[in-house]
Amino acid sequence: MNLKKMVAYKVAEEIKDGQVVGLGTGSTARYFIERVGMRIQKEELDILAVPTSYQSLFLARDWEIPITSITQHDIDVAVDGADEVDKDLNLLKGGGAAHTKEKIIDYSASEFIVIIDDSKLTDKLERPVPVEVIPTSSRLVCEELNSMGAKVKIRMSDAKDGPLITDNGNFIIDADFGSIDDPSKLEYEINNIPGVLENGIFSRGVDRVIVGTKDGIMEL
Ligand SMILES: O=C(CO)[C@H](O)[C@H](O)COP(=O)(O)O
Repeated sequence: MNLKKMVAYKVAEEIKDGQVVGLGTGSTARYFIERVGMRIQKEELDILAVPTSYQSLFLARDWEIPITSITQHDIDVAVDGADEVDKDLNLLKGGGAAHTKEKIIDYSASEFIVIIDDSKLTDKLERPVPVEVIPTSSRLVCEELNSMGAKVKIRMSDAKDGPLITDNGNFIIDADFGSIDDPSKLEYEINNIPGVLENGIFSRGVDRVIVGTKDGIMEL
Protein backbone atom coordinates (compact mmCIF):
# COMPACT_ATOMS: atom_id res chain seq x y z
CA MET A 1 0.00 0.00 0.00
CA ASN A 2 1.35 3.47 -0.89
CA LEU A 3 0.76 5.41 2.35
CA LYS A 4 1.88 8.77 0.94
CA LYS A 5 -0.60 8.47 -1.92
CA MET A 6 -3.40 7.31 0.41
CA VAL A 7 -3.09 10.31 2.74
CA ALA A 8 -2.50 12.84 -0.06
CA TYR A 9 -5.55 11.68 -2.03
CA LYS A 10 -7.73 11.75 1.11
CA VAL A 11 -6.80 15.37 1.92
CA ALA A 12 -7.24 16.42 -1.73
CA GLU A 13 -10.90 15.40 -1.38
CA GLU A 14 -11.34 18.13 1.29
CA ILE A 15 -10.44 20.97 -1.09
CA LYS A 16 -13.47 23.12 -1.94
CA ASP A 17 -14.51 25.42 -4.77
CA GLY A 18 -13.24 28.98 -4.36
CA GLN A 19 -10.24 28.14 -2.17
CA VAL A 20 -6.71 29.42 -2.68
CA VAL A 21 -4.52 26.39 -2.00
CA GLY A 22 -0.79 26.29 -1.14
CA LEU A 23 0.88 23.38 -2.92
CA GLY A 24 3.72 21.75 -0.97
CA THR A 25 6.85 20.13 -2.39
CA GLY A 26 8.09 16.53 -2.33
CA SER A 27 6.79 13.08 -3.15
CA THR A 28 3.74 13.26 -0.84
CA ALA A 29 2.75 16.72 -2.06
CA ARG A 30 3.15 15.42 -5.61
CA TYR A 31 0.28 12.98 -5.01
CA PHE A 32 -1.82 15.78 -3.52
CA ILE A 33 -1.24 17.96 -6.60
CA GLU A 34 -2.05 15.01 -8.88
CA ARG A 35 -5.39 14.35 -7.15
CA VAL A 36 -6.34 18.05 -7.11
CA GLY A 37 -5.50 18.14 -10.82
CA MET A 38 -7.74 15.14 -11.48
CA ARG A 39 -10.59 16.80 -9.58
CA ILE A 40 -10.17 19.96 -11.68
CA GLN A 41 -10.36 17.89 -14.89
CA LYS A 42 -13.22 15.59 -13.81
CA GLU A 43 -15.31 17.58 -11.31
CA GLU A 44 -14.53 21.11 -12.50
CA LEU A 45 -13.15 21.93 -9.06
CA ASP A 46 -12.60 25.69 -9.11
CA ILE A 47 -9.50 26.76 -7.16
CA LEU A 48 -6.36 28.86 -7.44
CA ALA A 49 -3.03 27.38 -6.35
CA VAL A 50 0.18 28.84 -4.96
CA PRO A 51 3.17 26.53 -5.54
CA THR A 52 6.02 26.36 -3.01
CA SER A 53 8.71 25.40 -5.56
CA TYR A 54 9.45 24.97 -9.24
CA GLN A 55 8.68 21.28 -8.72
CA SER A 56 5.11 22.04 -7.62
CA LEU A 57 4.73 24.83 -10.19
CA PHE A 58 5.67 22.47 -13.05
CA LEU A 59 3.36 19.74 -11.72
CA ALA A 60 0.50 22.22 -11.37
CA ARG A 61 1.06 23.35 -14.94
CA ASP A 62 1.04 19.72 -16.16
CA TRP A 63 -2.34 19.25 -14.46
CA GLU A 64 -3.66 22.62 -15.71
CA ILE A 65 -4.20 23.86 -12.18
CA PRO A 66 -4.74 27.65 -12.22
CA ILE A 67 -1.79 29.39 -10.54
CA THR A 68 -1.58 32.56 -8.52
CA SER A 69 0.96 33.96 -6.04
CA ILE A 70 1.00 35.31 -2.50
CA THR A 71 1.59 38.76 -3.91
CA GLN A 72 -1.98 38.56 -5.22
CA HIS A 73 -3.98 36.29 -2.92
CA ASP A 74 -4.22 35.16 0.70
CA ILE A 75 -4.03 31.40 1.10
CA ASP A 76 -6.96 29.49 2.60
CA VAL A 77 -5.23 26.14 3.04
CA ALA A 78 -1.67 24.91 2.47
CA VAL A 79 -0.99 21.18 2.19
CA ASP A 80 2.61 20.02 2.50
CA GLY A 81 4.77 17.06 3.49
CA ALA A 82 7.49 16.86 6.14
CA ASP A 83 10.67 14.92 6.82
CA GLU A 84 9.96 14.54 10.56
CA VAL A 85 7.07 15.39 12.90
CA ASP A 86 7.63 15.26 16.68
CA LYS A 87 5.07 14.65 19.42
CA ASP A 88 4.46 18.43 19.87
CA LEU A 89 3.84 18.83 16.08
CA ASN A 90 7.17 20.54 15.39
CA LEU A 91 8.32 19.75 11.86
CA LEU A 92 11.59 19.29 10.10
CA LYS A 93 11.36 20.13 6.41
CA GLY A 94 13.72 20.95 3.55
CA GLY A 95 14.65 17.48 2.29
CA GLY A 96 13.75 18.89 -1.12
CA ALA A 97 15.56 22.19 -0.43
CA ALA A 98 12.28 24.11 -0.73
CA HIS A 99 11.70 25.00 2.93
CA THR A 100 12.10 28.80 2.58
CA LYS A 101 9.18 29.26 0.22
CA GLU A 102 7.30 26.44 1.96
CA LYS A 103 7.58 28.30 5.27
CA ILE A 104 6.39 31.60 3.77
CA ILE A 105 3.35 29.94 2.19
CA ASP A 106 2.56 27.34 4.87
CA TYR A 107 2.84 29.82 7.76
CA SER A 108 0.68 32.40 5.97
CA ALA A 109 -2.18 30.00 5.19
CA SER A 110 -5.38 30.18 7.27
CA GLU A 111 -5.05 26.40 7.64
CA PHE A 112 -1.78 24.47 7.34
CA ILE A 113 -2.25 20.73 6.86
CA VAL A 114 0.74 18.36 7.00
CA ILE A 115 0.49 15.04 5.16
CA ILE A 116 2.94 12.25 6.00
CA ASP A 117 3.29 8.50 6.21
CA ASP A 118 3.96 7.11 9.67
CA SER A 119 7.72 6.69 9.04
CA LYS A 120 8.00 10.46 9.62
CA LEU A 121 6.79 10.34 13.24
CA THR A 122 9.43 10.75 15.92
CA ASP A 123 9.62 11.57 19.61
CA LYS A 124 12.11 14.42 19.02
CA LEU A 125 13.39 16.00 15.80
CA GLU A 126 16.79 14.48 15.09
CA ARG A 127 17.63 14.69 11.39
CA PRO A 128 20.08 17.36 10.19
CA VAL A 129 18.46 20.79 9.88
CA PRO A 130 18.54 22.19 6.31
CA VAL A 131 19.73 25.80 6.38
CA GLU A 132 19.42 27.93 3.24
CA VAL A 133 22.31 30.42 3.03
CA ILE A 134 23.42 33.13 0.66
CA PRO A 135 26.46 31.47 -1.01
CA THR A 136 28.99 34.13 -0.04
CA SER A 137 28.15 33.60 3.65
CA SER A 138 28.47 29.79 3.60
CA ARG A 139 31.92 29.49 5.23
CA LEU A 140 31.00 31.87 8.05
CA VAL A 141 27.60 30.24 8.62
CA CYS A 142 29.27 26.79 8.75
CA GLU A 143 31.66 28.09 11.43
CA GLU A 144 28.81 29.61 13.43
CA LEU A 145 26.70 26.43 13.23
CA ASN A 146 29.78 24.45 14.30
CA SER A 147 30.21 26.66 17.33
CA MET A 148 26.54 26.01 18.18
CA GLY A 149 27.37 22.28 18.30
CA ALA A 150 26.37 21.10 14.81
CA LYS A 151 28.23 18.92 12.36
CA VAL A 152 27.77 20.62 9.00
CA LYS A 153 27.83 19.68 5.33
CA ILE A 154 27.09 21.79 2.27
CA ARG A 155 24.53 19.78 0.27
CA MET A 156 25.90 18.64 -3.08
CA SER A 157 23.92 18.39 -6.32
CA ASP A 158 23.04 15.01 -7.86
CA ALA A 159 22.67 16.68 -11.26
CA LYS A 160 25.98 18.53 -11.59
CA ASP A 161 29.39 18.74 -9.92
CA GLY A 162 29.36 21.09 -6.96
CA PRO A 163 26.75 22.38 -4.53
CA LEU A 164 23.00 22.13 -4.92
CA ILE A 165 21.51 25.51 -5.85
CA THR A 166 18.04 26.24 -4.45
CA ASP A 167 15.10 27.78 -6.32
CA ASN A 168 16.27 31.09 -4.80
CA GLY A 169 19.87 30.74 -6.04
CA ASN A 170 21.38 29.78 -2.67
CA PHE A 171 23.23 26.88 -0.95
CA ILE A 172 21.87 24.45 1.62
CA ILE A 173 23.93 23.58 4.70
CA ASP A 174 22.69 20.43 6.49
CA ALA A 175 23.42 21.01 10.18
CA ASP A 176 23.33 17.94 12.40
CA PHE A 177 22.55 18.90 16.02
CA GLY A 178 21.54 15.35 17.00
CA SER A 179 18.31 15.22 18.96
CA ILE A 180 16.73 18.69 19.28
CA ASP A 181 15.38 19.60 22.75
CA ASP A 182 13.94 23.04 21.97
CA PRO A 183 12.98 23.34 18.27
CA SER A 184 11.50 26.82 18.62
CA LYS A 185 14.70 28.24 20.20
CA LEU A 186 16.91 26.57 17.59
CA GLU A 187 14.70 27.78 14.72
CA TYR A 188 15.12 31.32 16.00
CA GLU A 189 18.86 31.06 16.77
CA ILE A 190 19.80 29.66 13.36
CA ASN A 191 17.83 32.37 11.57
CA ASN A 192 19.72 34.97 13.60
CA ILE A 193 23.05 34.11 11.88
CA PRO A 194 23.91 36.70 9.19
CA GLY A 195 23.60 35.16 5.73
CA VAL A 196 20.94 32.61 6.73
CA LEU A 197 17.76 32.95 4.73
CA GLU A 198 15.66 30.28 6.46
CA ASN A 199 15.98 26.90 8.18
CA GLY A 200 13.85 23.77 8.02
CA ILE A 201 12.50 23.74 11.60
CA PHE A 202 8.78 24.62 11.60
CA SER A 203 7.90 25.15 15.27
CA ARG A 204 4.52 26.84 14.85
CA GLY A 205 1.51 27.21 12.61
CA VAL A 206 0.61 23.58 12.06
CA ASP A 207 -3.15 23.08 12.28
CA ARG A 208 -3.50 19.42 11.34
CA VAL A 209 -1.16 16.49 10.80
CA ILE A 210 -2.74 13.66 8.80
CA VAL A 211 -0.86 10.37 8.80
CA GLY A 212 -1.06 7.40 6.45
CA THR A 213 -0.57 4.09 8.30
CA LYS A 214 -1.00 0.50 7.20
CA ASP A 215 -4.21 0.44 9.29
CA GLY A 216 -5.64 3.54 7.58
CA ILE A 217 -5.54 7.29 8.10
CA MET A 218 -5.14 8.91 11.50
CA GLU A 219 -5.05 12.54 12.58
CA LEU A 220 -2.68 13.72 15.36
O1 LIG B 1 10.18 19.74 2.98
C1 LIG B 1 10.06 19.20 1.90
C2 LIG B 1 10.72 19.71 0.67
O2 LIG B 1 11.60 20.77 0.96
C3 LIG B 1 9.22 17.99 1.77
O3 LIG B 1 7.92 18.30 2.17
C4 LIG B 1 9.78 16.91 2.65
O4 LIG B 1 11.13 16.68 2.24
C5 LIG B 1 8.98 15.60 2.57
O5 LIG B 1 9.16 15.02 1.32
P1 LIG B 1 8.47 13.65 0.91
O6 LIG B 1 7.00 13.89 0.85
O7 LIG B 1 9.09 13.35 -0.44
O8 LIG B 1 8.86 12.59 1.92
